[in-house]
Amino acid sequence: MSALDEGHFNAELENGVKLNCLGLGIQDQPETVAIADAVKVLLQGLGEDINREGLKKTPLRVAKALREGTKGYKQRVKEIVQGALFPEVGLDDAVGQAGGAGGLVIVRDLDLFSYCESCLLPFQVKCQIGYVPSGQRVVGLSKLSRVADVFAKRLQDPQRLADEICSALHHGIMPAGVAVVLQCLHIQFPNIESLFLDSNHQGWVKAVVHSGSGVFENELADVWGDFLSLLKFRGINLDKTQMKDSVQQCWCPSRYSSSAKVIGPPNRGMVTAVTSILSSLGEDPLRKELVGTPSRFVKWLMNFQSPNLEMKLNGVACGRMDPLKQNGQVSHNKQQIYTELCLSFWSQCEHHLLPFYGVVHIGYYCAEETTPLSKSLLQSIVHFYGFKLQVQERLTRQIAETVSSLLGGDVMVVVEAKHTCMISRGIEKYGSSTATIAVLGRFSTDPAARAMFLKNIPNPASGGS
Ligand SMILES: Nc1nc2c(ncn2[C@@H]2O[C@H](COP(=O)(O)OP(=O)(O)OP(=O)(O)O)[C@@H](O)[C@H]2O)c(=O)[nH]1
Ligand SMILES: [Zn+2]
Repeated sequence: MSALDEGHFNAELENGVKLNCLGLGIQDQPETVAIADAVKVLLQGLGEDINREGLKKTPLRVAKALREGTKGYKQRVKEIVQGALFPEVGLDDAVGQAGGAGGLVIVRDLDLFSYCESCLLPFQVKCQIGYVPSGQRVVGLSKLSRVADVFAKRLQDPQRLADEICSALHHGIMPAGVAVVLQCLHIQFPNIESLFLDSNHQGWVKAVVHSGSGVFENELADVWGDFLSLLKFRGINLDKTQMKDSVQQCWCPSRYSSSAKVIGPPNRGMVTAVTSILSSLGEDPLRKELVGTPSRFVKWLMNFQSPNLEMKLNGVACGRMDPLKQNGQVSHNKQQIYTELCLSFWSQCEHHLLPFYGVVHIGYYCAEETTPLSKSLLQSIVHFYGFKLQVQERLTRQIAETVSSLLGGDVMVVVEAKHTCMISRGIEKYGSSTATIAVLGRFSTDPAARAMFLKNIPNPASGGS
C-alpha cells in the first residue's frame, strides 16, 4: 500500500491548514469570505440575481458548508489517537491471539460523507474498519471513526480515502495490521439531455474499495477471511473477488458525462472562481487529480441555468402529448381523480448549492370526457421546475400551479425528497427525508379526496429507492 510510508503520515499531521490565530469565527475568516465571493461569481454566471431573498445568504452558507465539509485538512490524527491508547493484556498462558495481543477488532457501518475531488459533490461512505492490536494495548473505539472522518472531510477519491484511513490508523496505533473497506455511493445527477432520453436513469454510482496494512497487506491472508466473515454476519456480503472487481478507474460520473456537448465550454470566470475555492480550502488546484475539477463543477452547475431548460421543456412538451394509462382512477362527482405517481425529480438546493432529489406524485380531477395529461408531459413539468436553484416548497407549489393552469383547478402534489444538505453536512440526519404537499381547489376543502389520493402513494420501504 503506497500511502503507508511514515513520511506521508507525518506530512498529513504537520501540513494541515493552521487554525485561525486571530480567533475569528468561521464566517469571518478570510478563506470563508474568499469562497463566498467566488460563489457570487458562480450564481451570477447562472444568471441568478444574487440579491434575491432566497440567495442573499447562499454564498456564505456554501462557503461555510464547504469549509466544514473539508475541515479534515486542519485536523491532526496524532492528537485524536494519542490520548486514547489503553493497556490491555493478551492471553496469559494459552496459545492464541486475544485482547491487546492479536484479537481482531472490527467497527462496522460507520456512515461518513466525503467530497468528490473530481466534481465537488458529496459522496456517501459506509466504512468498515478492522485492526489487530499488538503491544498489549487497544485504542478507544470512537477514535477509529474520528480518524476516518478526518480523511473523509477532504476532497477525496474512494481508494485514496481508504488508503489514508488505513495508513493513519496504522501509524497512530502501531497495531499488527489495519483493514479498511469502504462502500461508496456517488450521486449520478442526470444532465438535461439524459433526463429526456433515458427514463431509466440510474441515480447512483457505486464503488467498493479496500486497503490493508501489516497482517492485512496480503489480500489472501486468513485474517481477511475473518474480517469479511464478520461483515457477512451483518448482512454485508463482500468477498475478495467482489472487492477487486468493484474498484473503478474513474468512478465520478462527471468524468464521463456528456453535458459538455449540451452546454458548451464552461464560462472562464466561473472556472477561475472554483479554482480559487480549491485554494481557499487549503488544496492545491494543480494537484493532478484536481486539474479538471473546476470545469467539471461549472459544467454540472450550468445544468441549472433556466433559459437552457426552457428550450428543452418546450421541445419535449410539444413533441409528446399522447395520453398514457393512468396509475389510478377513482370516480367522484362525474369526474375522476387521475394520479401519476413516482415521477422522478432532481433539483439543486438554493441555500447550499447541494442536490435534493426524489419523487413527485400528482393527483388531479378532470371530467370523464377530458383527455388526461400524459405522463411524459407531467414528467417534463417536474424536470422543468426541478432543474433550477430551488426550495422544495416552491417546487411543489410551482408544479401544482402549472398542472392546475392546464386543467383548471383541482390539483394535489406531493413531493418526497432527500436533501444532501441535511444528510451530508450540518445536522447530518442520515436517512431523513422531507415530504411537502400542495393542494389546490377541491383538494383543499375535501379531506376525503386528499385521503383517497394519499393512500395510493407507495411506501418507499416496500421497493422504492
Ligand atoms: N424550507 C426549506 N428549507 C431548506 C430547503 N433546503 C435546505 N433548507 C434549509 O435552509 C436552512 C438554511 O439555514 P441557515 O441557518 O441559514 O444555514 P446553515 O447554517 O447552513 O443551516 P444548517 O443546515 O442547519 O447547518 C437550513 O435549515 C436547511 O435545512 C428547502 O427545500 N426548504
Ligand atoms: Zn464526483
